Amino acid sequence: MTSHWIMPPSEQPLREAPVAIADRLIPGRSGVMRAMKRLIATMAPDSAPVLITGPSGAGKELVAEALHRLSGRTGEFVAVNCAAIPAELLEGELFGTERGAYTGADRARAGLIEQAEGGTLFLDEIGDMPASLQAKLLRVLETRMVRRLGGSAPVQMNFRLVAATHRNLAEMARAGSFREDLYYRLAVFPVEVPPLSARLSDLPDILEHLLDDRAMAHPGQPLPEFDATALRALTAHDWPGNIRELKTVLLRACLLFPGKRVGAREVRDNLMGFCCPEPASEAEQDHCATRPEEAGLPPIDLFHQALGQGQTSLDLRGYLRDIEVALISAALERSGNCVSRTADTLRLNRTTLIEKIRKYGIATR
Ligand SMILES: Nc1ncnc2c1ncn2[C@@H]1O[C@H](COP(=O)(O)OP(=O)(O)OP(=O)(O)O)[C@@H](O)[C@H]1O
Repeated sequence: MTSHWIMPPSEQPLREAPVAIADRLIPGRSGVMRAMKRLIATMAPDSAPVLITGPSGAGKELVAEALHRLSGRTGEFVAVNCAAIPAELLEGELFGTERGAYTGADRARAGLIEQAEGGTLFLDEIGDMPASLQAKLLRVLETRMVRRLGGSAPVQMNFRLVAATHRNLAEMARAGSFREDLYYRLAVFPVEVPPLSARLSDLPDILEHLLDDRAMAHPGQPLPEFDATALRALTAHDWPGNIRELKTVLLRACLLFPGKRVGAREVRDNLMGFCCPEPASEAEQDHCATRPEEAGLPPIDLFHQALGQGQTSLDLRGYLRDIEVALISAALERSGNCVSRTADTLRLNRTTLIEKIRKYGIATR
């Protein structure tokens, strides 16, 4: 886990409408996401703090970055993960240190707050910030002044604070495990990023966006192609790890099925319940097609007929065996009973075909 990172300032003034920019940065057209994007486009130019909540992996950091880009601020976006920096070091990292502040501090160092001057300071996992620092942060928000550790002169600062947490900060404030006054100071503009399970209609857009990212990062590498059955299988999952989990599944698909079609079966067998696929023949791949006709099967009406002739159940294995026998017989007839050509037609090994002919007692003369 990275403890902090800095995004250079954007030199470009905003030319597009803010909501259109938010749409481009954060994929998803569901009602909840559209409302959220309108909210962030409206509040972006202000300097009041924003508190982003939502489950882990739902995209809180992406929202924070979008807020920064939409803010028109010319400073940097400085992201700090409060949970990833040991409590005793976090203060020095945020506030900076003067020379001689502690043994070994042989030079002055600007803190991350100073680096966010004119830009945005993103404090991720703010619920994990130690209580002593919460008090100092509140003071900074109220006075806009920052004093380095070991320093005497506070410096006036102009940065926008965006904080995020997967915890219930309101509950923590009520229970006394997070400063209530800081909570109210942060929650001027609360933004809730919904879990992926609450916006499954966004999944195709998000998937496309992630595939575009992958294509840009790995030019020339073939991508998997998700068919409609795959999308249905993906939307049937409840995604407890949210978009981070979806990214992992996508990465598996890129590695296991480059340039190949991915259907519901691959999603279930290889991507979700992870297991490496058997090398699949083209014929097997086709079984994942959306409609039977697309897979070269008889029209769906025939299957309805098979199921609807007054019977309450169907012996699927027996039915499939009958189809197999009928297809082998037809292919043999078309090839003039030439086993090798029939094997080619059915994309089977010659010996596999001979075994089937023997097993089912199919006449070859
Ligand atoms: N709408 C989206 N479309 C495409 N990718 C997204 C979207 N939202 C998030 N992501 C990607 O999913 C991953 C997780 O998102 P992010 O780090 O923003 O989640 P988070 O809520 O901040 O998680 P945590 O609470 O664990 O820090 C990131 O790689 C991010 O780029």
